[in-house]
Amino acid sequence: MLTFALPKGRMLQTCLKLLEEMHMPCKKIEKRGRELVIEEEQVRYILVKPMDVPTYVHHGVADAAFVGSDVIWETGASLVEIADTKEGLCRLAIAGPKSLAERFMKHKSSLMGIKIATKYPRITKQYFSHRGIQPEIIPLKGSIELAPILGLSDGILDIVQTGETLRANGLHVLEEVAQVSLRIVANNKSIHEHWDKLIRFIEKTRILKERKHR
Ligand SMILES: Nc1ncnc2c1ncn2[C@@H]1O[C@H](COP(=O)(O)OP(=O)(O)OP(=O)(O)O)[C@@H](O)[C@H]1O
Ligand SMILES: O=P(O)(O)OC[C@H]1O[C@H](OP(=O)(O)OP(=O)(O)O)[C@H](O)[C@@H]1O
Repeated sequence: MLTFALPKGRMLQTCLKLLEEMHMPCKKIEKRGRELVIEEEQVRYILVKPMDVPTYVHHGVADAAFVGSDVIWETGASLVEIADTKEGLCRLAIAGPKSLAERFMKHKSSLMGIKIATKYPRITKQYFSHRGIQPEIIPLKGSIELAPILGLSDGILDIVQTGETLRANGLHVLEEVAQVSLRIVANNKSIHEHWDKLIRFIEKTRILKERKHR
């Protein structure tokens, strides 16, 4: 039995579309109620919060999973990336009001002690420390754009997709940190034990074909 972790939330529909493309059984998930474990044919699906996906794969509870590259980076879990689905495209960026843009253009010493609100404390710390800056990180769980508006932080590090949330709140992208997409990951043990199954599923998609042609 192969156990596949799926992120609940905004990426779930995309994952179901990909499962269909991979000819994986997924009719029961579409019709599910509140259950978090769903077994179909030879596959067990578990539905977990996006940020928790790497934990399940890393500990071997799930053999493989769909997960955003932002989450892989933030959790720092050691996972094997099998494929880039090229779905769930967005970017991680530093954003803030115009006044912060001016500070970014000056010498880096003007950014010392900068306050950054984020759902991604690890990425924020790493990104700034590469520039020799130690930010004060304000960890938040959502509505990140509120923080600089209310003076809780100078800027934010967050996901930008359409840019609509930034525009609506008078904020601007100051620096792009990384492109983000939905990846298929597995752990080392499962790669060895289930490679035949995993590769059979993945070969059926355009995903691996695209990688070969790159
Ligand atoms: N516009 C977007 N905003 C946020 N995440 C996006 C966006 N587009 C794609 N994603 C991907 O979706 C993942 C987040 O999904 P979702 O918002 O369901 O989870 P969440 O962080 O747990 O949020 P919530 O606390 O609202 O449930 C991100 O990690 C990222 O990979
Ligand atoms: O560029 P956009 O298309 O506007 O998308 C980006 C916004 O979407 C996400 O927030 P979400 O809707 O998940 O709300 P939350 O921060 O309150 O969880 C993200 O944190 C940004 O705020």
